[in-house]
Amino acid sequence: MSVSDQAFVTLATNDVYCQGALVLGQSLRNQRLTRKLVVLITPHVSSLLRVVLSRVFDEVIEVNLIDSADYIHLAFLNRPELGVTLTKLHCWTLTRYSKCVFLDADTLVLSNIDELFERGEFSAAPDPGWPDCFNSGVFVFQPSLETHGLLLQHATDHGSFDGADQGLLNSFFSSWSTADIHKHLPFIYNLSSNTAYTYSPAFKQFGSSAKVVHFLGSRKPWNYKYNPQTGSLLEEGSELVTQHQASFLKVWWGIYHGSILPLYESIRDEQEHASPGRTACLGGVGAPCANSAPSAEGPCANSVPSARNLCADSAVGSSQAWPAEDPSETNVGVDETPPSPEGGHSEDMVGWPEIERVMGDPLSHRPPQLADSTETPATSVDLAVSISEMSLKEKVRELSPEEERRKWEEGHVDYMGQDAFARIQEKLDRFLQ
Ligand SMILES: O=c1ccn([C@@H]2O[C@H](COP(=O)(O)OP(=O)(O)O[C@H]3O[C@H](CO)[C@@H](O)[C@H](O)[C@H]3O)[C@@H](O)[C@H]2O)c(=O)[nH]1
Ligand SMILES: [Mn+2]
Repeated sequence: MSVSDQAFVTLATNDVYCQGALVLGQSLRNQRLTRKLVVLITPHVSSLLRVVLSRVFDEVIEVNLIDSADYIHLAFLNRPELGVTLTKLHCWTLTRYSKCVFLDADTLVLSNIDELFERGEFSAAPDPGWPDCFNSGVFVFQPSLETHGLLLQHATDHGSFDGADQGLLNSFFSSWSTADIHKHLPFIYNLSSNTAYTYSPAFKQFGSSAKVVHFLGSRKPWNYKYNPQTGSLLEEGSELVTQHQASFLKVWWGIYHGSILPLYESIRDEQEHASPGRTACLGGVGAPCANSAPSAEGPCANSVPSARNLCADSAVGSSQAWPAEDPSETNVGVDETPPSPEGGHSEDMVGWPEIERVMGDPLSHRPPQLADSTETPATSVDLAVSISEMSLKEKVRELSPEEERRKWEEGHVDYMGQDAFARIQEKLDRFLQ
């Protein structure tokens, strides 16, 4: 067993969860990383985020939501919410690794956790809500196509009692709670940030040994606002944020501000140097690799220097796809930003150009507007930065009727949203009236 064939793995199906994956990856790097870092993404992730991810992760691997076989597609047609779940199961296909630790993108590593590789499949920590079940945010597994197939088969045959991966994995690895205590990871490997305080004496006793914090639940770190000057959260002291939560959230934002934001900046700088005439298009950062075969060295030679290591990073494996995008088609562009109004002020939420003016910062770019690739419906992320407030906002881009129609025709159906049966019925009713 060698260390190089082991990896930490996470998943991000959109640009928003990518922000979590980036902080997680960086938090692992900050703790004497000895294993490979792998992130699974889906086609919805924008080309800019792919580049940023490739600076933190050793491998950025694209997997599809539902592409394995039709029987799965059919079985899941009525249960589209399981799409993301299926994607997590794809981690079992990473057979170039002999053992891996999966971590949700909303987890944060506080100290070295290499000892987890001494555990076998399937090891996980108890779920705080129902401790006879494990929480599927952190687990040790052994990649295997056979297990992957069995998991998908199990999903098809039995579905999942919670409609997602945790229910499915608990019913598949059903002996977890009784068979082998070594497979019970201590709670410090998956400490849920929002439930820690419900047993506060225990938190007081053991909380400081927490190794992995999990921001489980609907409110994620990127939904809070952070003051980069004071290192505090803007909601601190409110009922919603306990002291424990606040301390973990600050670590998350500290990494985001200190390490992830500078990555965006340096990618822009590199792009600007590489092709001064074309800096406007952030979406083009990943483009030079788009037309190259994943393993081919040649085409990368033509690419901008910043993209070269991107190609190198993504040179392993055939599952990695860089969607060919015409940079001119992306809707992310510096030029599109209206110039920041003269005379607005420092304490307000302001965009990137504003920081430059206020702080004399050499940055010459707008805040990253992390749009989805042209392929997708969906979410993009707006990062707003001022000297006293940073926040990430999720945006759903409305499609034009033509775009919607094109997506239908191409078979991209948004079963959950726009094309949900209820919405279609509404349209029919309106039409028939
Ligand atoms: O739109 C999404 C949603 C989820 N994820 C990934 O899937 C993980 C699980 O989703 P999350 O929002 O973190 O779920 P939790 O709030 O943690 O909820 C619980 O329930 C989930 C569904 O069973 C399990 O996956 C979690 O591990 C478990 O902690 C995320 O961390 C990401 O890695 C995406 O990439 N995109
Ligand atoms: Mn989670």
